[in-house]
Amino acid sequence: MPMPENEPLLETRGLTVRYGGVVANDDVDLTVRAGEVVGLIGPNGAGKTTLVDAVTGFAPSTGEVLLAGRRIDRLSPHRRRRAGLARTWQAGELFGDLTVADNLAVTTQRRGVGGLVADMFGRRGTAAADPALELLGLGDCAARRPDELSLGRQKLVGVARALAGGSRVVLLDEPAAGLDTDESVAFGAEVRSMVETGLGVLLIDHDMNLVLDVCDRVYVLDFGRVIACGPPDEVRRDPAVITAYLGAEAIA
Ligand SMILES: Nc1ncnc2c1ncn2[C@@H]1O[C@H](COP(=O)(O)OP(=O)(O)OP(=O)(O)O)[C@@H](O)[C@H]1O
Repeated sequence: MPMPENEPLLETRGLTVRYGGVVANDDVDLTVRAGEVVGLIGPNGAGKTTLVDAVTGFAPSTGEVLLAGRRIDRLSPHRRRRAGLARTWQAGELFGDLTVADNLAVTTQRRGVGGLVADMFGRRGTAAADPALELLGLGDCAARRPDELSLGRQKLVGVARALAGGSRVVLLDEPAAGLDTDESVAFGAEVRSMVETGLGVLLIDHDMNLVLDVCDRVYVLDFGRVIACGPPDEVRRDPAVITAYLGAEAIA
């Protein structure tokens, strides 16, 4: 469970995204606290990926996005990343010809003169990547290539890559796609233990068991609006959610 004294790490206030006539996110208020795994579910086209895009700066939005209390909604995606907000992508393939450590290092390379100096002294990226690997139980995989690992561990490398460089909040967009039940359970356990260190996670997935088992709280989107929010057991029984999304038989 999240530590009750913890301040919100990520907040959206009135977040709205319009694509032409489509309101893909409609006045969304959402909070992720340190130590918390928060789920985001909803039918296809409900606006889940749009919310991740808007929070991370890849979709134009109105409203506010705050990271640890500081407005970041006018920052570029790159600056939001450097401020400690990271994401995974639905098609988040790893670089197959790089080691796991180098897959993390390429995301933490410094740019400009600082990066050049770091390159010259051989301290680029990799050193910062190691804690994320350890955190996700991948310490023994650093020198291996992704295709030498199980799919479940490859997915965890994708999460570690998002965390590399000191991220505080990570938005996981369908991170368990393609995993079987056992792998999904193991993945969820790693995500849970990861937030014990004080990180915050927003988890989007179609695997309802993963979301409802792993998350402290769940938001449900429908047509871009939040129609329910609460602990998994409440959301599971919410009539609006059943009507909009889950279907009575799916949660029986
Ligand atoms: N770049 C875009 N341009 C125009 N419309 C878009 C764009 N991206 C998303 N949309 C529309 O915004 C709405 C929300 O889409 P979004 O992909 O965020 O939903 P989702 O909940 O992530 O769906 P899924 O579960 O299928 O991934 C949909 O109506 C979609 O067609």
